[in-house]
Amino acid sequence: MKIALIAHDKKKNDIVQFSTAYKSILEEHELYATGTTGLRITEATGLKITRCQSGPLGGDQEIGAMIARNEMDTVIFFRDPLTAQPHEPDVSALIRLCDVYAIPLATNMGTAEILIHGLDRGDLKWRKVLHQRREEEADEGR
Ligand SMILES: O=C(CO)COP(=O)(O)O
Repeated sequence: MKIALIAHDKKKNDIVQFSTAYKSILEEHELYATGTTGLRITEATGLKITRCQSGPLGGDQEIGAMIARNEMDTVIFFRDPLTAQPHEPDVSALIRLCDVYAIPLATNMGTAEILIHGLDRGDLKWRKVLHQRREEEADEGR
């Protein structure tokens, strides 16, 4: 599964803590992150992460593009609801795309814990079925 990890500055410590606590689950998956979040998590945990641009420089949009191609399977995005973000439209667009494609999205630690346990237990297997079907369709040239 492809998982996106994103956190606004005041939530960076939380996502590092989360990634440390759930490292054994996260390392089974393909991880993506916005620039600074990815750096912080890798430094703290050693997890291998594909890093996009920093959020304000287009990172949310890069993750959004993966969602629009239905490639991203889940998004963990610790938003800071108390600080204005210069790239708020990008943040809203990312969240909107998760809803368009029915991508599981956790915007805080409480939901993220439920999501990661669900992921570990196989609740997102429907995403694998979807990917397999798309591969079959591509092979058949549809
Ligand atoms: O701003 C962000 C998400 O909107 C996160 O970006 P960074 O991980 O680069 O700080």
